[in-house]
Amino acid sequence: MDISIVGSGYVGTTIAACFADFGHTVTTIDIDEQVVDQLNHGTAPIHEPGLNELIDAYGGNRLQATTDYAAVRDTDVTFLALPTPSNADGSIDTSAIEASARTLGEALATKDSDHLVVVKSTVIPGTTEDVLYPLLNDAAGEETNQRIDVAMNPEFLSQGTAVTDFQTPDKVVFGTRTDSATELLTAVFEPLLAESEPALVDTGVREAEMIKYANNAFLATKISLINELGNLCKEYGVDAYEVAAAIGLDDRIGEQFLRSGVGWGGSCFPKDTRALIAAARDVNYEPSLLEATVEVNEKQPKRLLDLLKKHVDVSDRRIAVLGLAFKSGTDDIRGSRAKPTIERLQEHNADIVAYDPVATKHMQETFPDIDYAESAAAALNGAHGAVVVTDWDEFSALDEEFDQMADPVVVDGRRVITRKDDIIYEGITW
Ligand SMILES: NC(=O)c1ccc[n+]([C@@H]2O[C@H](COP(=O)([O-])OP(=O)(O)OC[C@H]3O[C@@H](n4cnc5c(N)ncnc54)[C@H](O)[C@@H]3O)[C@@H](O)[C@H]2O)c1
Ligand SMILES: O=c1ccn([C@@H]2O[C@H](COP(=O)(O)OP(=O)(O)O[C@H]3O[C@H](CO)[C@@H](O)[C@H](O)[C@H]3O)[C@@H](O)[C@H]2O)c(=O)[nH]1
Repeated sequence: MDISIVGSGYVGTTIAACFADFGHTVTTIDIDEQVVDQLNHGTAPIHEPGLNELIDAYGGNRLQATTDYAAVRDTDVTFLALPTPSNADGSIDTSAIEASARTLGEALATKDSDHLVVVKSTVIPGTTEDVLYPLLNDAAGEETNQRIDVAMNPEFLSQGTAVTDFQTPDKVVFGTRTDSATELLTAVFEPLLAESEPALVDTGVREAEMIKYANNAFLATKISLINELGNLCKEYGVDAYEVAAAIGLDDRIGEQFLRSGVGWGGSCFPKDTRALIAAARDVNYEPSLLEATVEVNEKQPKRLLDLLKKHVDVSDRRIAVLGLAFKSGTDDIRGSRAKPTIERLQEHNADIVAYDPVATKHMQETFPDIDYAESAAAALNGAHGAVVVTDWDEFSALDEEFDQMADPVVVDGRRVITRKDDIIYEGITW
């Protein structure tokens, strides 16, 4: 099948590579010429395990990239994997996806056969049918010989494991208005459905849009709840991880997403919880639990710092921040808990030295005035305290490096440090 994908970020590039791997012919469209060049030369524009190998195999042959929307005319279906960032009030900014729908509609005006546009981006219920569908068809014009249909196919991959998550999902959701859209999506996903046999949810467009938000809101709330319980555990001298391991044995609770710590970040949970809160207010519903979910999350970096300040006066002291990415396995710093942690340290005049194996370059743009070390060992050398913000595996191997600290105070926000002897070690919830 011939597939086009608009937007070549974390979602667009991953699905492009995996669709090519299924045997489909894929054309990606992006406004960023550098991204287009990279893809055509077989290089992934983002850091994701396993992605470079796929792009290397298919980029420039079965997977072609372009900036020209005209390419969609030679395809059967177009996926929109465009950003839907937050407006100041938390609602989603649909400008990129709307602009793209207009250009796409114009490009499709001269196509002779019907076309399906599938929204992969996370959008509030009603966006696909009430906003994008009319935009596409208006832009295509009344003279057109074909009909543009829309569908919604939310994406549940996580960064750091994007390729394997996409290839082996728990579920695939088709939100459609017509049987022909469902049939076309089934054909696109046929290799994946046959190989990994995920649950297939065949539903309406608005339901599909809401399933995506509900999924993320549930997971973010689960983490905030374990963080709240974890904070309480700490006050009572109880290890939150022992408690989490036990409650996770209850199938109704489940063992995943019970790692308490410095909180959730990323490009999705912060944006999507705020978007759902804004959408609730739009219909005069007060989303108290979602607001509490966000509030608990915002408190965790302060708790991390309070634990550090219990042992060290951070003012004018060298403090190491270990980890800048919002989670391990990615160079993405969007929504990273390292940002509020660094801001708080700055408010207390700490002399900050940060380290991350892959995300330093991005953080330098946000915080150009702090020091960055080449290794965790270099960051710890001479430091009066250290906070751990990202769960990188390499931090578990740190040992003698702590002996080089001026004061060996370590506050772990992710439960990754294994060395406990001869240092002052505090876990945020244990
Ligand atoms: N990142 C994730 O893990 C993830 C997972 C599931 C769903 N989502 C959702 O998927 C959507 C995309 O997220 P992402 O993280 O892949 O975004 P991203 O920011 O990584 O990538 C977006 C890409 O779109 C391009 N672009 C912007 N405007 C364009 C236009 N008008 N025409 C063509 N290209 C354009 C940008 O240059 C960029 O390459 C969002 O709605 C997000 O909420 C993201
Ligand atoms: O037990 C846990 C699990 C995660 N986190 C944190 O939560 C954030 C998000 O982690 P994760 O969900 O693994 O990564 P994302 O790439 O943000 O993926 C989420 O957001 C994506 C975008 O919508 C969805 O597609 C995924 O299903 C959803 O898991 C990170 O800061 C993690 O450190 C915790 O603090 N404790």
